[in-house]
Amino acid sequence: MGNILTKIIDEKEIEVARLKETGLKGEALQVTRPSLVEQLRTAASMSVIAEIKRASPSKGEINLDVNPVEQALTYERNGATAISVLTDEKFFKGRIEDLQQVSQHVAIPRLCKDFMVDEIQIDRAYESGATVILLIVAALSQERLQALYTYAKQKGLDVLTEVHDEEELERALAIDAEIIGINNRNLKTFEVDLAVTERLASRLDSNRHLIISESGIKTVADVERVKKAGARGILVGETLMQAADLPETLKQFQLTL
Ligand SMILES: O=C(O)c1ccccc1NCC(=O)[C@H](O)[C@H](O)COP(=O)(O)O
Repeated sequence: MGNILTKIIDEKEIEVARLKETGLKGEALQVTRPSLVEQLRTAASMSVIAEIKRASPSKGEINLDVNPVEQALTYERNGATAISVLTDEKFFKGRIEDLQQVSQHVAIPRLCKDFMVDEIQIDRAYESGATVILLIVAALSQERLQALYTYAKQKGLDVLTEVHDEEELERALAIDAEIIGINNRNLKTFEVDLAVTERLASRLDSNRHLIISESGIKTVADVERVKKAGARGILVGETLMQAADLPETLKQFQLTL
């Protein structure tokens, strides 16, 4: 595991211990819970999973003053398929309350974008209105990956299983992951290369697996490139958080498939 990911996961173990001590509310938000899988399978255009991202380890501050609900509503009104909410506080300056608020205002799927190592985080994501969780293959043993995947599916959540190389892709296929996120960002070096999507997607059957290209998407040409590689969706943070004309950028990214 790379440096920053190791640091983040160490921090998550502490967070999980704290969560277990304080416990959860025990009641889930009463919100609609649409299926991301269904939306991805039936979409005629590139699905955009639009992210609420205040800051990141690689970029520092991105948009600290964002109002998550306003941002999510702008995403939804301009055709985003789903909203990704970064809920990690220490490294991304997010918060679980962002997800709770966004979930109460938008009807499209919500991804709880965090570093899951324990079932209690999945329970908290569900209570907070998430319909999708992220599992990062590089952060989990195969046994934990399988256990968390099964647990989330049993709760009715969709799972975005994230990979960055061939070995991780094999591990995602071994758990029969349906939505595969190919992260173009190397979490050890922060280098971003869309060729990662091209390389890994070429090993997948894009009719069977729902491929999402994650990170570093800045232009329509980038979207064209990952679409050609077989992606049905893109996960975009920084570009949308800093767009001069957000509605226009978002619409331009929804290329016909
Ligand atoms: O973005 C980072 O610096 C980062 C560092 C360590 C672990 C994860 C990280 N990012 C999480 C993501 O997956 C991205 O937020 C997401 O793919 C959107 O990326 P971008 O469009 O490049 O903001």
